[in-house]
Amino acid sequence: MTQGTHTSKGLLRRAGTGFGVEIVVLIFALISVGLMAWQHWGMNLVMPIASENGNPGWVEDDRSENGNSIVHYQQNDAYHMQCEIRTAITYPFCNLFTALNPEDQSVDLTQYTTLHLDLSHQSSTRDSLRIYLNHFFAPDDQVWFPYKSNQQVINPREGRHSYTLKLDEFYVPPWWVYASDLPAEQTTPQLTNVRHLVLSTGDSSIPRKVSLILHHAELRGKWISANALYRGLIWAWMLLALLYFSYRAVRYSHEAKAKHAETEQLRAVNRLLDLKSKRFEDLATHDTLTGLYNRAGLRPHLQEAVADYKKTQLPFSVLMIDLDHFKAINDSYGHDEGDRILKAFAQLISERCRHSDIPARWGGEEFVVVCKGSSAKAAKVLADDLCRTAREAELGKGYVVTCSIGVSEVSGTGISALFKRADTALYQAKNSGRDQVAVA
Ligand SMILES: Nc1nc2c(ncn2[C@@H]2O[C@H](COP(=O)(O)OP(=O)(O)OP(=O)(O)O)[C@@H](O)[C@H]2O)c(=O)[nH]1
Repeated sequence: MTQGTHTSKGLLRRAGTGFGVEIVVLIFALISVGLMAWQHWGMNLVMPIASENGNPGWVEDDRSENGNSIVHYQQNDAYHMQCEIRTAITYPFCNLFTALNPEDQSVDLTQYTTLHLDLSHQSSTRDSLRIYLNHFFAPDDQVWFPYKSNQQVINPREGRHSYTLKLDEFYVPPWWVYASDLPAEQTTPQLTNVRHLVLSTGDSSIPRKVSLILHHAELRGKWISANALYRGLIWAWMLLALLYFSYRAVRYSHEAKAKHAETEQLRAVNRLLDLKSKRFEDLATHDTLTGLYNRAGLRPHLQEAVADYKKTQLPFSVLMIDLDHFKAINDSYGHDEGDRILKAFAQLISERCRHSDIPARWGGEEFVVVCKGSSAKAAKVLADDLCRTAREAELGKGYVVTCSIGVSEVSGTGISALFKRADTALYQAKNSGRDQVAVA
């Protein structure tokens, strides 16, 4: 009943833990998918550049560089540049500038991914259009030009059209790299401090008239970039896995400790049971008063002696010993004194017996010694010695304790007959005046 309850509790606990982990993983997976979907379809970040918000715009032509192209500018609800390219210099140009905000301050475009342009373009010859995002990077006198030009080139179609440019496809044009004379690591695109959007006529030197209207421009991006989100999610999943494995490790260690403690407890119980079973065995085969074998304890030794005798024909004998007038000792000195005499006599027998002799208490004041490998004659020597020693040992306090002994040798007629003959001899010793040995 108890074990069944423990087992079912363990199963429930295990099932509970597994289910908990699955729930956490499911919630985490749902949050991850939700964040990815939100990042893809939402989290939009839009920055209008040239539109109703009134960012300043202006134009420039190549006359500052000894050219003679002429640009006109008009700003109503759009930014309108009219340019006449003339070929006084190798690379004639007209530029239409738009600030990224009304205060003409720099902006970090890291979070933006695309630039959207709504343009009307007309040119008397085929012309390209250079788009610049000018990064303001070094307002000191050492540098020839404080803006790094991040560029893309498009081929505009006649009329009004929309164009989308990816910010990570902007590059630093070769003419800027050449003119800046900066080391290679400083000539890569930079969009962290952008101040102007510049639309510039193509690098053709053919004379032409160009009309360019910037109706609207805006930057689009995400509050969180896909890369940043995926990196964050990977870290979160790794952290979750780390937490899970740490939890498992701690749990396994606790379980191992508990198991070890349980095993130790079982070992202790086993040791106790072993001790108890030995104690029960001792109680079943030994006499509690004297510590000698009782009848049950002596039986296997007798059987072994008989078996040996049948195998080798070597004799063995038994001594049947009875304390003389023991009732009188009990009556005169009390039962406790009687017990003390029984114990002392048992001790005496044990001390006088040889290693191969097996003494036992047969019952009451009767004892038996099985003398293995001894004939009746040899056993009588031990019996005489016991008789004399008991008499001389002064077991009693102020009185003499004696015993009578009957000796019989095995003869092939079985254990009962052997004991019967020893008993008869004992009876004979008693009748002959006690304190003596008789051999059957
Ligand atoms: N103190 C004590 N007495 C016991 C025990 N077992 C048996 N006795 C006593 O031993 C006595 C045996 O008396 P009897 O059988 O008459 O023999 P006896 O007095 O020794 O006389 P003989 O054998 O003829 O010499 C009885 O009084 C029993 O009560 C025991 O364990 N302790």
